[in-house]
Amino acid sequence: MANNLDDSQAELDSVEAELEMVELQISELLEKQTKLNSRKNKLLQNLEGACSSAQSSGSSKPPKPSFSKQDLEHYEESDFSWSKEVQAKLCSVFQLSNFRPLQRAAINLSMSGKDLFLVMPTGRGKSLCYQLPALCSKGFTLVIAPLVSLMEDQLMYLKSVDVPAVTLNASSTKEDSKRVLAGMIDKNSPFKLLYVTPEKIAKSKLLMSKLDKAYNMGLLARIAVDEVHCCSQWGHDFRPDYKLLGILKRQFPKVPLVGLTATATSNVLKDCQKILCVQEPITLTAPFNRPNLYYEVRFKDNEDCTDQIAQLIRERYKNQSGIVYVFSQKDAAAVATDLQKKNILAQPYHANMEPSDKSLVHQRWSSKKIQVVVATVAFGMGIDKADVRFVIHHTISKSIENYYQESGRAGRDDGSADCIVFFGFADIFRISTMVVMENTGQQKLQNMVAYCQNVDRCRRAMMAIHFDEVWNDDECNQMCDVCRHGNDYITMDITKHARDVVTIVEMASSMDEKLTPLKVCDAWLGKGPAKHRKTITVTSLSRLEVESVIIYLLLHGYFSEDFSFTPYTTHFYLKLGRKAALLKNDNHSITMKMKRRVMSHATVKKVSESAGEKSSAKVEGKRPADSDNKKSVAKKVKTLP
Ligand SMILES: Nc1ncnc2c1ncn2[C@H]1C[C@H](O)[C@@H](COP(=O)(O)OP(=O)(O)OP(=O)(O)O)O1
Repeated sequence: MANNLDDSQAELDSVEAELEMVELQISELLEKQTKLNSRKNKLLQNLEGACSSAQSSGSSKPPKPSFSKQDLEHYEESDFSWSKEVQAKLCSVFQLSNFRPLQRAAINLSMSGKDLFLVMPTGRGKSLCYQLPALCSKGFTLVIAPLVSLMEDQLMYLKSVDVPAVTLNASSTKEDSKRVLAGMIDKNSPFKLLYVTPEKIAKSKLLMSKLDKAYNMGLLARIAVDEVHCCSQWGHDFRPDYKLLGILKRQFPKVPLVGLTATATSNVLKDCQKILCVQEPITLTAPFNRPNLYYEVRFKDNEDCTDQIAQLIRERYKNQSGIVYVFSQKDAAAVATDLQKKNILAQPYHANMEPSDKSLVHQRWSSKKIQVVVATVAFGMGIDKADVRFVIHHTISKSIENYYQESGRAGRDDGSADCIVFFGFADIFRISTMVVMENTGQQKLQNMVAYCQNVDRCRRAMMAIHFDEVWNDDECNQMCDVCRHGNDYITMDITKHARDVVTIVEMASSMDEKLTPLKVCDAWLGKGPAKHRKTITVTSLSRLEVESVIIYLLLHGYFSEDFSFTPYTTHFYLKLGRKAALLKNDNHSITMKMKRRVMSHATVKKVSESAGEKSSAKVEGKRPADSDNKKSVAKKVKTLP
């Protein structure tokens, strides 16, 4: 019996050892795959660039000039043959008196038969840009929308303003489908808008054949692709069925297409253009800036920030509507319960709820019966409540695009509203393991983390860089925490700290031990099992400082992520990054800017003493570009008490 047990134990040890090896190999292979994919994409981009320049130089046609400022001015005018009708219907049907920026140009371009990509911040009125042309054109407009709930919201709204619109989706009854299909080829056009999901286009031959007939009868007026970024796997919300929408332009080349999105970088749009087979679309990009939104990041100083959120809601947003975004369905339920216990009318919302429960929460929130929806990202598209005064992120978003869109649910009525993120150390790694299989998931998350960790650049500037926009920080108008509390940071030399913490990871790795970021923190702070190891230099930094330094080192390549996969979960470990070896060099130094409120009193004192002695010359010498900037690092250091 004893022998049997020994044998089993020995075999278990050996299987575990082998499994560990396999996991290591898998993570190495995944790392290799990521590198190869990024190399492949670079090569593809080079090839594509070479091909298109060869094509344009070989073609006899002169290249078309891009859409100029004068062109835009032309399309902003109101003397087109349809202008009177458009203006009249804006007032009589939609009950609006004026266009918002770019709406008129988008409508005129679309009415002129041009293909168009419209990038406009969430809540600025993209829908009007295809709904109004639909009303002023013969036949009907085909609208592709990603979610049935989103279509239903639109249909409800259109019904309320007496615009005939229908949908064809998986839950349409046979009679409804029959009526809609017949209406598509009815010269009297019983409806002006037909909403379908991309799946319907991909799967329904009957629909395609009716579209074909309508096209030949001149009744297919326009195609609108809502949330067009879903076409591209580089976008933040890729839907495989969007990939098949290229068939529309191939089958109906003369029908103008308008693609609408709130968030798409130029690369994503290029990808969408290719996927949708649109030859030369005009892209109209409304300024990404929402001047009425105040952006703020707060550090989570312990795992749960619900108390702080409750306090904010009670004190700052009494009787005002808002959203609290959370990471998981479990968090949605837990945070909603916590808020309820603190007498806040909050309810959870997530993808796993019954559709009827979801729409009940939505309705109760819209009619102000509840104050707060505690939601996962499932609460997003189609949410059109005008007076949302706060969007609080209990956990950071997985990318800046996601954050921009989620926070953009605030202040649609142009009244001021707050967008606050609670930035927690452990959350980074929870999200990182969740996006591990996404194409550019880690990079996008790192950008979001950099947005949160940032203490010296206007938050809008960080977003502008992301969306390839030109941005002047003064335009922020102190509507972000960085611009408002400009001198709230200190520049700190962290070279020694970096060496100490890198040594901890290095030592662990030499003993074949993997450390999660939390274990690294504990070890460095002299806590946990590591406290018995005399070889570790325990830090005098506070926990928040320790976390900030580790994040900095991760963002700057001194550490990198080391994923380990089990059938049930993915673990995140820290390993040495490509720049870790630089720390062996005595001359290598690292400085980081840290929020003063994050720093412990001892550190502030230490930094300010040394700042007085030497730092201004050093920093000014290193950052000439900042020297005449009123927010320069040197000035910050000099202003210390
Ligand atoms: N010209 C206008 N003047 C005043 N309000 C307008 C105007 N155009 C649209 N709106 C209102 C109608 C809606 O309540 C709100 C948002 O419009 P909507 O078309 O749903 O935004 P959107 O499509 O850009 O947002 P999302 O990205 O969330 O889909 O703005």
